[in-house]
Amino acid sequence: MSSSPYANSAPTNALVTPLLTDLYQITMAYAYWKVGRHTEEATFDLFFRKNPFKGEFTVFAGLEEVLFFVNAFKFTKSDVDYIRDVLPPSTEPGFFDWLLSLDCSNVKIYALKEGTIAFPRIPVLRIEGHLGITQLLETGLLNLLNYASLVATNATRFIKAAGKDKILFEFGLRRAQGPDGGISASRYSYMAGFHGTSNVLAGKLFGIPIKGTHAHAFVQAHRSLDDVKQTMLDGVDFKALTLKYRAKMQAENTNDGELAAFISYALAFPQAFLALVDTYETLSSGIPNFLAVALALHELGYKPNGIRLDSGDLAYLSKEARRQFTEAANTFGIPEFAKLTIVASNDINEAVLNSLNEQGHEIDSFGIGTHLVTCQAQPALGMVYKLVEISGQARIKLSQEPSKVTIPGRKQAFRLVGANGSPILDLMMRCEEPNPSPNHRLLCRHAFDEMVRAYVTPSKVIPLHHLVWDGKNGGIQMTLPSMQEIRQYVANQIHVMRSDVMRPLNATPYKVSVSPDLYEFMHQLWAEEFPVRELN
Ligand SMILES: Nc1ncnc2c1ncn2[C@@H]1O[C@H](COP(=O)(O)OP(=O)(O)OP(=O)(O)O)[C@@H](O)[C@H]1O
Ligand SMILES: O=P(O)(O)OC[C@H]1O[C@H](OP(=O)(O)OP(=O)(O)O)[C@H](O)[C@@H]1O
Ligand SMILES: O=C(O)c1cccnc1
Ligand SMILES: [Mg+2]
Repeated sequence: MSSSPYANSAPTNALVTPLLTDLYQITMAYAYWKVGRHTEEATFDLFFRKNPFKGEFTVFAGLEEVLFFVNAFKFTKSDVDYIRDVLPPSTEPGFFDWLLSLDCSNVKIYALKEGTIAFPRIPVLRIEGHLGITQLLETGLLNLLNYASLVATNATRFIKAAGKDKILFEFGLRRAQGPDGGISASRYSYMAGFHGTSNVLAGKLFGIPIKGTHAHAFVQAHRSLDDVKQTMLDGVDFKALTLKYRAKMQAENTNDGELAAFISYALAFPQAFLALVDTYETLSSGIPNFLAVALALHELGYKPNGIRLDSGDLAYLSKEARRQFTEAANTFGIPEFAKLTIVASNDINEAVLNSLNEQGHEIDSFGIGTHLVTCQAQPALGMVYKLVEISGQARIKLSQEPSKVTIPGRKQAFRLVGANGSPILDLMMRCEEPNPSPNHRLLCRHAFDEMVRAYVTPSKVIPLHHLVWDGKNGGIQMTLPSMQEIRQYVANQIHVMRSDVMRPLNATPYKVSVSPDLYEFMHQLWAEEFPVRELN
């Protein structure tokens, strides 16, 4: 394994260790070990049954962290000492020696590429290896993938709702579910297409552009114009210049403390001046104060950036702001002032974005926190981990509800693409079956509904599962894509997916099918395992 460039790669979050698991994984592992079954070959599928947010797609995210988790998977002596303490005294000592020796060298993982638009029941991961270790991986894998995929999906929905050419920043760290929730939200929303984050650590760790404005506290901290202690910019008295423009605009009644704050901020960042204008009164104070400073900056050759609105009717205020900008552009003969940036924030969710679009607005950019990072619309994605084969024998999990029946055996999946370049459906097949090839007609069946089936002649066949981890053969089996590559991959797929599948409300379900061979195989096993009742 030492030849891999990822030989020493470990999860970003140091809490992600073999002990970050549920107790039952360890008790099951002991029970397997005790009867010598821990080295039997097992296959697990990791998948979800339902797309989140009442939508019909999911963005698969978190794979890189999964690979680092698997790569670094090793119980420490102190982990094992702890497990020894909490398991019953009758636990045989050999189990602890086995735990100490355990790693993922006997494991293989097949996965969707990170960023793949994924659909229910298609395994996002297929995990193969000894039963003991593959069982022990369950909780960690689910933990790393569930939230990552949920928040990435959420982010794509916000981007869609904001509309074309809007710039979206993730501002949620302060409201996130702890440090990992915050970091993951920044990372995976950028992966899904956000343009940046306010989260500085996420910027450092993942190369995400970091962005920010300033807070209300900064405005409140300035009580009067006297709070600007140093007023010179490029040898000019900047405060006096700003006051000259305020007078020219006949806006002398604006809040002086607010103006002082804007002057201070402009002195600190003359090249990137953006002001939060809603602390006192947006239209009669915040925006005129901003414009006075912006005009002074312009006179000195700087290009002011714009404003942020953080309360009130964002549609109305943005239009009024644009009107004042345009008026200033005309009055002072500076056409580019009409295009000053308007950022909006304040509890923005998909519904607010849709409503703003309906009303018409002049917002260029959104700062989105709480609803994005907490996934308030749906706080969890129900990915599951199910055993599908043991010692070469396929296993099935039955349920009263057909959609919860697992699809047994080792399977691979393909995306069948139509002549127009848009995916038609995903097809699951048994691994033993030959891969489908382009321009050959295939029968594709619904997994549970006998009458639902269709012939498909794909123009292109995209294999969805790739060997990403082979513990016996160097570990990580790929050059991990960069964040930019994954972002581009997400964008490309969104572009080619049918729009009725991607629409936010009442979308058309994308078809996930099984081959006739897999259908027969599954239903035969179902019949074998399901007892025939005696009715008297
Ligand atoms: N034009 C609009 N259409 C639809 N929703 C809007 C519009 N403008 C703002 N919103 C949303 O309405 C909500 C307003 O929140 P809230 O009632 O807390 O008002 P506020 O402006 O923050 O008030 P306050 O100034 O008292 O803090 C936010 O979720 C905001 O995103
Ligand atoms: O509303 P969200 O979508 O969660 O976006 C983040 C919010 O966090 C900030 O508010 P906060 O009141 O914490 O600080 P502020 O003084 O900078 O407004 C910011 O002004 C946004 O309103
Ligand atoms: O930079 C901002 O404006 C910002 C950052 C985090 C949260 N709210 C606002
Ligand atoms: Mg706020």
